[in-house]
Amino acid sequence: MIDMDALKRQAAARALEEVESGMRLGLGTGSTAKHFVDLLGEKVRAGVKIVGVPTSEATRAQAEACGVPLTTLDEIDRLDITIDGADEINPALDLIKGGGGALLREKIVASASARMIVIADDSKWVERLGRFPLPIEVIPFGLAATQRAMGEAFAKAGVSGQMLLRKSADGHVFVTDGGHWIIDVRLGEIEDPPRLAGLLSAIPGVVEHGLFIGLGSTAILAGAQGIRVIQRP
Ligand SMILES: O=C[C@H](O)[C@H](O)[C@H](O)COP(=O)(O)O
Repeated sequence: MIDMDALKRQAAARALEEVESGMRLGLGTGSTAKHFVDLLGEKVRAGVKIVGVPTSEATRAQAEACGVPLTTLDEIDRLDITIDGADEINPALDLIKGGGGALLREKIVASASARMIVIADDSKWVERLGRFPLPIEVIPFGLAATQRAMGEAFAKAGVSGQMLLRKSADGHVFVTDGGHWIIDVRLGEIEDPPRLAGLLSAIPGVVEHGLFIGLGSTAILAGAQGIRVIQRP
């Protein structure tokens, strides 16, 4: 049986080869990014000088525990590389992200980076985005109006799906690091991800959505046959 966690760590280890002393790094969130932060901690302890900006409170806590020096986007303006996982990756290196609820900070940090390296096991590679439910971060105020507008956006983009308010394991509404809620929508195949991204971004109650368009520069995919490094076309 394939050890998915071992594959995630292999992808993280390959991404670590891109890190050089002096770099400013965006640190992603999730089970794959967690391996990267762990390995980065080892590199820091070996003397490599880097500074990181975490994309969630969970990553901040982990990075601090690993001894990775941290800063914020208020203190520095640009990052060299963000290394982060993804829920789906297509051949254009457009992504669905936010399965762990960190999409907003992840997108802010990736957008401030010269490069984004996406690390994943190769089950995340898809011809078309949309099998994974698209996370959409919303303001609790006026939720029904926001959902109506989201439904109109889906219709214009030629997709549809049930909108589910994300709950935590304890049954309470899941609240993001920014204090917002998440609506997950399984859309099937998204024919035109950039168009849907634009339509969702135009809705006032939508804080951010999990479509990452044009941000991924490189994907490092680990599978049973080895590692594939794919550059954005
Ligand atoms: O909000 C979470 C992030 O977008 C994660 O990077 C994404 O969900 C992938 O997570 P994992 O590496 O655990 O599959």
